[in-house]
Amino acid sequence: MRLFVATGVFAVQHPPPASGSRNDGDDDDDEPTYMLTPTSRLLVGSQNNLAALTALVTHPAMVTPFFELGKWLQHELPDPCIFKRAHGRTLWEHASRDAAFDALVNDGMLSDSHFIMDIAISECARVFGGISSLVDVGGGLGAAAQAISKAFPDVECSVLDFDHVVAKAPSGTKVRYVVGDMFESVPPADAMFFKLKEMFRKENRKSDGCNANAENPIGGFSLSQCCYYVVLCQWVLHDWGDEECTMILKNCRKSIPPREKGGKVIIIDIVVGAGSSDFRHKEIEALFDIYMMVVNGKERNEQEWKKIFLRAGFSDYKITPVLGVRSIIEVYP
Ligand SMILES: C[S@@+](CC[C@H](N)C(=O)[O-])C[C@H]1O[C@@H](n2cnc3c(N)ncnc32)[C@H](O)[C@@H]1O
Repeated sequence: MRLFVATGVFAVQHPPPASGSRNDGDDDDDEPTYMLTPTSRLLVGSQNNLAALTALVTHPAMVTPFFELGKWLQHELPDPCIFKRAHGRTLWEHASRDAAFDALVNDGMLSDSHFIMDIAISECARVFGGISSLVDVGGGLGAAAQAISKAFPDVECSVLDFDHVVAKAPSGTKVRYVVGDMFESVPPADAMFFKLKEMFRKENRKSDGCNANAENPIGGFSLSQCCYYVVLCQWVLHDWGDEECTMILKNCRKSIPPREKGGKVIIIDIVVGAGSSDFRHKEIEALFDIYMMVVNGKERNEQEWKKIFLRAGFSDYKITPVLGVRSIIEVYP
């Protein structure tokens, strides 16, 4: 357990370690540089610290289910969710009924998202460039949406989550919070697009209204580039089994236009086997898989992801393994 917490929580480090640090020496120079652990990441007050995430993963409610793991592995038990066996309800049911635990979950996720989104945006800006509107599904308190909104002020960002989470969302930001259930529907990410198109029709009548020019850029992108309707699923799908992921992704697909009109789903999650072949990387993937198994989810390799993308009606995907053990997956209708 101690090993898991140590490796699982501190799986990503940014900026890359200075030369002479513990990661030097045996790694391929070309491998991604995000690896284990500066303890400063635990210190409250240090920028983007992971103290809140550490408090979550070491909380007794999260640790207790692991005591069932041995039994669970030896016998086929009726309920596959070990967290539910230990607490009588799933992680999300538990969070909805216990305000203190809910705060722990939301703050933990917030700290992780602040941390990872800075890296995602700086390492992979092209994934977010040109987007006109985005819905962050299961977005929690909205750290990912806020980071995107700050880096790309023209993107209209919304967060979809349960009412008890949205009730605690920060006010006074540009991000819109929507109460809903991702198993029922995902709101379409298109409001901003129509607003922009209308604006261009008025301001740029000389052209066909579909191309920005030097005087009329939108966030540095032409309107034809700026028509991406995007759904983001950050650190969400690995909480769920294949059937549930397929349902969520089907709802995401319904809320976006076809690929040629800029529709895509951006998933930030682990792709087992993508990225570094360093043994520490493999170890973290395996440990996360066990952790997710305890709360009823799993980590997936490329083939397992592909299977659920195809089942949910998507036709293509692109994996960019830039976030330590996590990858950015763009999935196209
Ligand atoms: C692991 S957290 C990830 C939060 C956020 N994406 C992040 O990375 O910080 C999963 C989120 O999904 C939300 N969630 C779980 N089931 C949901 C559902 N059926 N509909 C909407 N949100 C849900 C939870 O409330 C929680 O905020």
